[in-house]
Amino acid sequence: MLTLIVPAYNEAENVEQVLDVVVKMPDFQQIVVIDDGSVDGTYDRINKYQVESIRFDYNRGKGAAIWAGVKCARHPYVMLLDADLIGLRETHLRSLIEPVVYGDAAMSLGLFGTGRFATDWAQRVAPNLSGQRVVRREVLESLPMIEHTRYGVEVALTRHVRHAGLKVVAVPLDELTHRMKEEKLGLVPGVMARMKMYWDIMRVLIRS
Ligand SMILES: O=c1ccn([C@@H]2O[C@H](COP(=O)(O)OP(=O)(O)O)[C@@H](O)[C@H]2O)c(=O)[nH]1
Ligand SMILES: O=C(O)[C@@H](COP(=O)(O)O)O[C@H]1O[C@H](CO)[C@@H](O)[C@H](O)[C@H]1O
Repeated sequence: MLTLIVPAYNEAENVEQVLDVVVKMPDFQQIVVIDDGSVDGTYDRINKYQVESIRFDYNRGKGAAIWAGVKCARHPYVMLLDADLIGLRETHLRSLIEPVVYGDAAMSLGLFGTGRFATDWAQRVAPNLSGQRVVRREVLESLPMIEHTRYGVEVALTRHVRHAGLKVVAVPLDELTHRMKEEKLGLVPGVMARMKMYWDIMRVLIRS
């Protein structure tokens, strides 16, 4: 019924915290983890687990990683989850699954709350950026140019769903956060990566 897709780029320090939780859950009939050209040993960490793994030989961007997962998804519902979550619990994931798999929503959108001020605040200001979602697979399959969107993938997906008049349900994810770019990369490279991310998002907004 449900395929989990986890894109991961240089997440060797983080991905196990996420996979430790999801592999125990019977809710996922398929788990696909995409190593998007990492150079830090992420692929070896992924392969410690009983999951399907895909490895890109260079970094193609989050949209392309997700698309690779969608192409091999065998189930009608897909969960998208980032590889750098901190504090992930099964209850978070079940609350994302419920409105789509057992309800009438086309997509659920997970929003950090009571995790950390900076990441709670970022998602309050820009909820459409959230990487934690459950969505009908057919919606992802009909998203134009998904493999070229890089970090614009979430904005493109949210616009696509709303444009089609489909129902979206926001789900609070309490006590959950992620590692911010500045924490992973250091201040200056982190800020530069953030700017590149905003540019990917702008490109999608300009195009649509
Ligand atoms: O080129 C990229 C950039 C990011 N990611 C993955 O997409 C998710 C969200 O990216 P990131 O952590 O950079 O975003 P943030 O958590 O900082 O918002 C993470 O699992 C990344 O490993 C990816 O697969 N390819
Ligand atoms: O919340 C945000 O402002 C950005 C950046 O997060 P950080 O500043 O690195 O905590 O993160 C989100 O946006 C990306 C683009 O849509 C998504 O790919 C990430 O999954 C999401 O966490």
